[in-house]
Amino acid sequence: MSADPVLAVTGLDVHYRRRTGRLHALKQATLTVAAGETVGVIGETGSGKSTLARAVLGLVRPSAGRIVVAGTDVTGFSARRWRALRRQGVLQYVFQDPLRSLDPDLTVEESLIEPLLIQGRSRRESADRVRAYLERVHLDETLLSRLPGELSGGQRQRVAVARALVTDPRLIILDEPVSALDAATRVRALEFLKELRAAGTALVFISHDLGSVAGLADRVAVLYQGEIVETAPATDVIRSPRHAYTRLLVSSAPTLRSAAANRADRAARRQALRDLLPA
Ligand SMILES: Nc1ncnc2c1ncn2[C@@H]1O[C@H](COP(=O)(O)OP(=O)(O)OP(=O)(O)O)[C@@H](O)[C@H]1O
Repeated sequence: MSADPVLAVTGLDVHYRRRTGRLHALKQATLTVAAGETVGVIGETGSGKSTLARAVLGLVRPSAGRIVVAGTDVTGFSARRWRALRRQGVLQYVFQDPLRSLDPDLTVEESLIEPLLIQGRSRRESADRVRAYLERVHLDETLLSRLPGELSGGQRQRVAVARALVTDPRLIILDEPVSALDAATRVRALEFLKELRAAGTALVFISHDLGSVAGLADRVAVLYQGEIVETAPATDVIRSPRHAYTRLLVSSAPTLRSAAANRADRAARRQALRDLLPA
């Protein structure tokens, strides 16, 4: 594993132009992700989570700050250079329900080969690599000709894992991979994340729900009104949240704490709410 971070975001500002004026959606955001590390970015709706992800993926242009991906300063990249970087497969993006990210009209083989062809590999090399990956995720080659609709939930999950990993990305960004899902799908999505994590790829996942990231993340970054107000190991954020907003998040996710702490939680929640409200 390299000692260099796979992602270093420093002092990032993003503004959106709106009819009603400019919106300062991300304010001096700083976040570092080490190789193989799993970082959860949490915050309520509109706090700037997707904006941070979009900036890291080159989909919105920051007005200030610096973004370094796997040692390359991408801050001033043109659209063409971003496309070339995405083609290298260093960065992968999984949007919402990871198990539905497979195109229903593509066979398993086509789904897995596509990112490799985009990387510029030959058909032959891509096909060989897909077979090697199938072994890694314990999927049988006979599944290659099937459509996603012809797979079990568990098989779909493993195909989605293989598709995310097949280009050997250094960093995968996942937008709300678990929180929007029903209970059964959520269990599978969590397994999906665990498998990605076990493969040693750095993960950044975005969630509005601290409960769904706490058990998976090495560190948690808390976004509040466009600012990262706290970044700490997940256990520290839960046991001793420093920012009033984080205290509110922790106390609104009672499953994170013991039942005995519930009453104290309610009191902490009331206090955290008071701290956040203008005097
Ligand atoms: N393209 C855009 N143009 C103008 N404003 C935008 C645009 N995209 C997002 N915003 C605004 O920027 C702020 C941050 O939005 P963002 O999508 O990053 O939040 P989020 O934390 O991901 O929210 P959610 O959990 O609801 O997806 C919000 O106030 C949103 O309305």
